[in-house]
Amino acid sequence: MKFTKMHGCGNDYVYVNGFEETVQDPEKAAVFISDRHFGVGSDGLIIIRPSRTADCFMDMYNADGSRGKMCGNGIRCVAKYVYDHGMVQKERMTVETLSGVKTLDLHVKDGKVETVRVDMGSPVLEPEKISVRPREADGCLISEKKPYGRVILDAPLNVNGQSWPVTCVSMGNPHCVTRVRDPYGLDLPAIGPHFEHHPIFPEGVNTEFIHVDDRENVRMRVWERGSGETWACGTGACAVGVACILNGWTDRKVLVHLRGGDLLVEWDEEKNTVFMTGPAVTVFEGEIRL
Ligand SMILES: N[C@H](CCC[C@H](N)C(=O)O)C(=O)O
Repeated sequence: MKFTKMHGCGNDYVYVNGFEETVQDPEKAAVFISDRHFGVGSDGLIIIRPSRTADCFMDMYNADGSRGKMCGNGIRCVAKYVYDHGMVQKERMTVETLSGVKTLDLHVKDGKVETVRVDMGSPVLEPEKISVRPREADGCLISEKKPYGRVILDAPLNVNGQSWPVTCVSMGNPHCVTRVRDPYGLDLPAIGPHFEHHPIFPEGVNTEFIHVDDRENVRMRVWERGSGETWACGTGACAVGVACILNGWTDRKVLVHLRGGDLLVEWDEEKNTVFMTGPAVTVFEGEIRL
């Protein structure tokens, strides 16, 4: 099977051209390929498939083989892949995902895509719509915030015997944003799984540990469901932007600094849509026997 290794801010996936290749068992292939010791090494597998409603379809799998609905860093690389390979020759294109069709604007230099601006759609905040089941015992309270409705906003959540202030946002996949003193001082492999498998998130959750530097800059680390700590998470950066704006910590345009690079997040008030801009990079191409 031919593949291309690509990354967006160090969030790396193995990309397969599903217009040409057949992947028999994508879940199993994702586990093998993602292994950094016995496989190619990546945060997961993304198969680019034909779509009936958009220019192509992004079929995304985490490193543990679970299927993801949306991937902010992945979708920029998908756009770069189909543009650079001459499969879709448009600087504005659409990509179908399991959480809807997204529109992307490509910034091209010398015939190759360098950065992409993605319309990530509207954030969803109501707990019942994003599979968050808070119980009184967890101490996590739902509040009303005009004009946003019911939200979990900087509410204390008990995780592994400690109280963490959390804001819950879905960007097509579920996120839990928590503001901490020093994200880089945390033992993420120890604490991350307790968020991921917390009973208030029956479908698991991606968790962002953030520090607000000023009204335009936020630092974050992320623990992704199904993949562990990754160097960046595009949907996560968008969730962080939304959480910071909702809590009044930043302005509506935020530069999110992740381990592997920066993403610009803008929450357009009029259209209620989140725009994410960032790089897409090809690392190498190869062939592997499954
Ligand atoms: N890294 C991705 C998100 C993967 C999400 C996945 N871990 C899940 O929701 O199961 C991003 O750039 O948005």
